[in-house]
Parts: sequence; structure tokens; C-alpha cells
Amino acid sequence: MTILYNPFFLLFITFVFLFLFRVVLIKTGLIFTVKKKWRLFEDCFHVYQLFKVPKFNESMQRNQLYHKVFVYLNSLTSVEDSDFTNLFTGKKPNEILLRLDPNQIIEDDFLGAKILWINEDNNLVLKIRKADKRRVLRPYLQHIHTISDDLDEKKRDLKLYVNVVGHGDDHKGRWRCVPFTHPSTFETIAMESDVKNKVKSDLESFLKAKQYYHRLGRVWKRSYLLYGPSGTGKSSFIAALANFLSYDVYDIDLSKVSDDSDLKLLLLQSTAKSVIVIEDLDRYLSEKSTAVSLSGILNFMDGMLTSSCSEERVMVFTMNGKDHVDQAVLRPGRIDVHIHFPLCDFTAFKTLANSYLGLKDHKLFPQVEEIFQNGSSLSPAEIGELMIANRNSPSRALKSVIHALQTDGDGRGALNIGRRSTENGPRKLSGEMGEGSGVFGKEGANAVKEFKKLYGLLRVKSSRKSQSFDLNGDRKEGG
Ligand SMILES: Nc1ncnc2c1ncn2[C@@H]1O[C@H](COP(=O)(O)OP(=O)(O)OP(=O)(O)O)[C@@H](O)[C@H]1O
Ligand SMILES: [Mg+2]
Repeated sequence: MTILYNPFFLLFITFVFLFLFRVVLIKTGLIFTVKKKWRLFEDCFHVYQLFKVPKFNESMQRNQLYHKVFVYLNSLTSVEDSDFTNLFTGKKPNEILLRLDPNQIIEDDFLGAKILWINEDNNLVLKIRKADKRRVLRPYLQHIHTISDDLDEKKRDLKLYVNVVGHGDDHKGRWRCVPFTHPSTFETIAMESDVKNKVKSDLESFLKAKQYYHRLGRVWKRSYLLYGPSGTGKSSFIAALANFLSYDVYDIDLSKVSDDSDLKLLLLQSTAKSVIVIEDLDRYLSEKSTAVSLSGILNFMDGMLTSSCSEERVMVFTMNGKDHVDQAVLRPGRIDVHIHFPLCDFTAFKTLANSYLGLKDHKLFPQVEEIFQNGSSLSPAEIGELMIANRNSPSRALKSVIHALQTDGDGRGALNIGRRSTENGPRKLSGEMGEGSGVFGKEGANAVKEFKKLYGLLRVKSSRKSQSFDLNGDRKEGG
């Protein structure tokens, strides 16, 4: 019996008891019941005020506020924790929507105040403590407006605008629009996932930075340069970017712009929350195949003339290479983020094989890898086409890719890396990411054709090392 008086034994028993008590609290949901009862008890000491948001007004027209509150409430995470929430399928495949049930009560927090909503038949009832009402109600309703507008914006159909040749006093404006239904997303594009994630977080932080840009006296815009050989996914990336942001696309065809002031006009006639695109800018600049001058393009890139500088715009320029482009075009501020689109490497090939052929692995993969290591490469577009043409027979598809790499693709990987070594552009300071500039992707390696064999070795190293984007634009292992 003396063991019962042993302090170590007592300590052990206490631990076991506390552990079991915790398990019981968590597993049985007792903790939630206690919290709920405590809330009910607390409520007895507060005076509440109720506000009704009816679905229809007195002339039986829809009340817009009802729609906004409904959209807002259905987006709250507390809907998931609430009892009796309805589940529906959405428009997109595998999409599940959460919808309030009649008589369901849902809780929200705003500026430290607890707000309850009751979904009655044809009414949404807001319940707020009288003590909080004066401080919170107006900003809370404003907040609902903003959030539901944003959510509606995300749901609306996107548009693609293209510029047409202007006719003097054309009152219809210079843009013609069609629905934008390009299915490309960041998930469908084969590129380093690290680069994709950096672009996504860069865009998200840009969208949140309205006040910041305003305080700095800067136009609220972000400019991306996508550069790389043909068929590497630049245009697909623009579509993915527009889909990610739910922004309309304004695609400027410089050959249809009559002069500098015409280009200004196009920018003035674009709307906020849009992606403004100029493809193949290097070609227009080098061939001088546009009536717009370099200074006209520089002013356009500065975005000074947008109808309101407080409205966000994303600008995207594409180029095959930036070697011969005037440095003024590429300087930070005009181009904030440089993204390199390389020819296919083995990692990108595997992504394509997975999405085009449903192949995670195959006995021919080691052979494909070896060919890539020897410096051969094709663009993802070329490899994608071969896979689509042979999609019923993965083995045949892989054999045709191998054959194409051995014949057409020989040395293109080495050529690519050589080209990259001469690509220049503003060198970036580390830590500038966020509001500064960045180079995303692999670039800046030094290699020549004689080092083709060695290149295989470098490439293995690089694919491991260059997981992150390089703000300095240099890949150390490449020299
Ligand atoms: N990285 C990639 N991942 C997935 N598909 C790709 C990729 N690159 C190209 N493709 C496919 O190849 C086709 C052509 O790609 P895209 O038009 O985006 O290339 P691009 O870089 O804009 O070429 P160009 O410089 O000639 O305009 C598209 O159908 C796209 O699906
Ligand atoms: Mg393109």
C-alpha cells in the first residue's frame, strides 16, 4: 500500500487522469457544449437589437442588400461549422457549395463584436448587441458590400478585348470584346511549382497593397515580362493569370496602333481590374513594325494615363528574348517581375506526360531523361502536340517524343542555355520581392556547346538547386 504515498506514483496518476480528461473533452465534443451553454448564459446579461433585411421591397422587387448579405454569409467559414448547412454541387467539376438553410443561425465577428444572422423565410435577420451597434453597424454593412462585390466579380464571365484599327472620331471606342473562355490555369502549365507559387503570392500581395502604392504616390500596377522561345507557354500563362485574378484581358496589337497618342487612348479606354497584354514586344521594337515610338511605349508602360491611378492593373509583355531590348524598357518599375520560359526539361516533360497521357511513370522515362541530360530539348508545345496525336498509345507517344528529341531537338537544350547566358536585364537586389522586382525561373547560366556533355551534369544540379527563383538573375552553378 505504501506505493499510494509515493509522490512519483501520484504524479503519474495525475498525468494519466489529465490526459484522459482531455481526450474525453475533445472526443465527445463536451467542450463545445460547455462553450455553447456559457454563451447562452452570457447573453442573458446583454440587450440585443434586431435588424431585418427582407428579400423583396414593398413593390415586390428584389432587395439588393439581401442578395449581398446572402452572398457574404455563404462565404463565411463559420457556415462550415454551423448545423444544417446545405451542400450543393457547383458549376465547376467537383465543386461543392455551402448554402444556408432556413432558420439556420450563423455567427460572425467584426471589429471584436459578435454578430448573429438568422435565415428566416424571405428575411435575413441581423442580431447585434446594443452596446456594439453604434460602433460597428455601419462599417460592418460597408464591409459586407465590399466583400460581396468582390465575390460577384470573381463569378462573372471574363472578357477578351482586342484593339481594332481606329477611325477618327469613333465613338464606340477602339476595343472590341468577346467572351474570354481560355481554360488555362496555373495547374495546367508545366513549369516549376516554386515559380508558380511565387507568382501567385506576388499577385496576392499586390492586390492587397492599394494603400501602400497610394502612399508612395505610385500607380497601382504590376508589370510582368514573360520571355522564352516559342511554344513554351507564355500566352497560356497570361490566360492562367487572368483566370486566377478573374480579370478581363486587353490584348494590344501594336500593328493596329496608329501613333503614341492612339496607344494612350487605348490605355485610357481600358477598365480597372484588367490584364493589359502586349505580345512579342521585342519583335515590334527591333523590326520597328509599329507606328508607336519607343518613348510612346515607355510612357505606356509607366501607366501614368490610366483613368484612375488607384485602380489596379496588371501589365504583361512577352518576348522571345530580351538580349537586344533597350534597357529602359526593362528597368525595374517598368518591368517588376521577369519570368523565364525555358524549353522542356525532364521535370516539365513528366508534368506533360502526366496531364496529356495520364502517365506517372513508364519504362521509357529513363531513356527520355538521358536524352534531356545530353542537352536535347523541344518546346512544351512540340512535345504536347506529339502526345495529343498519340494519346491512345502512351508507349507510341513516348517513342515519338524520343525520336523527335533525337532528331529535331538535338542541341536545343544546349542552345537554350547558351542563349540564356547572354540574356541580360536589370539585376535584382535580394529582398526586393514583394513590392520590388524579381526574376522567376532558371536563367543566367554560362555554357557553350563544347560543354554539352557537362551540361547534362549541370542540369541535374540545377534542377535541384534552382527550385527557388533567383532575384540576382544568376545561377551560381552555371558560372
Ligand atoms: N509550359 C507548358 N505547359 C503546358 N502546356 C504548354 C506549355 N507550353 C506550351 N504549352 C502548350 O503549347 C501550346 C502553345 O503554347 P503558348 O501559345 O502558350 O506558347 P507561347 O510561349 O506563347 O508561344 P509563342 O511565343 O509562339 O507565342 C499551348 O496549347 C499550350 O497548351
Ligand atoms: Mg504566345
